[in-house]
Amino acid sequence: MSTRTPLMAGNWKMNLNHLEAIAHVQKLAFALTDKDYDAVEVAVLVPFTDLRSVQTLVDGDKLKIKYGAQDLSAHDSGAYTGEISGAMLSKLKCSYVAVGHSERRQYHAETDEVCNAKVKAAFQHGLTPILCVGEELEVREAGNAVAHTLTQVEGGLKDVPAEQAETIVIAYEPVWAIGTGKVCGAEDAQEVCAAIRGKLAELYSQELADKVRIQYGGSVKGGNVAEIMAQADIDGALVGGASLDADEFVKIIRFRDQ
Ligand SMILES: O=C(CO)COP(=O)(O)O
Repeated sequence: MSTRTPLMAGNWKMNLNHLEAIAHVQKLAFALTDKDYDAVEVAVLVPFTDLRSVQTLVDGDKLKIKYGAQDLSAHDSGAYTGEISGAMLSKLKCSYVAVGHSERRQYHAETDEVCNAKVKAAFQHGLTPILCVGEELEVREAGNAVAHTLTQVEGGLKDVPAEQAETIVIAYEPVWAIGTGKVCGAEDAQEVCAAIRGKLAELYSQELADKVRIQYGGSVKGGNVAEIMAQADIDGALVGGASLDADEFVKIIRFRDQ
């Protein structure tokens, strides 16, 4: 039996302003019980402009919901207009930060080298990176989904020491399944997630690989989460669209009841 606590994280993407963020987190907090938090870790990855509001709410009401950002700068400070540093996120008591989401790779040309620098910056500031990896449709159709994804894992973790790597979260998000309603078959997702764990064992050790949480992301909903979570190497979900609906996200968190 795996001792990994499932992590259900909502990636809000560029949705919900700071007022809407408060209402949404309050709704989640109202629905979730200690039983939920005992079974699953719950996190929301929110726009930068929402972080202070979410922090105030979580601190003030002692909520057990974790929160974090969707990106960070690879740099610590300086002349990087528009960027947000890991130090700034950690000052806001963020727990998590997504790194290398496919939308960052696609629209902001983030390479594995950039993702690697961001993973290191996150660790340096005490944040847990959620390293996002996954193939485009052409790559899957060419039969290269596993090889492509493992290259991203290896690139993202280059020169990251074991004591940091053992706390990373990896999110396998096949690009063609994101926001499309096309969920990756649970067995196909398991195949890639098992290969990711195998790569971690090769890069570090089996013991380390067994500790790392690997999420699946891509059109996860209340109706398909149970099948995904039944896979041996899938330890949670990174949820986009469905996390914007508090009732649906609660269903995902309660995947055992679905
Ligand atoms: O990109 C995702 C989460 O990071 C997945 O998005 P959807 O759940 O909307 O497909």
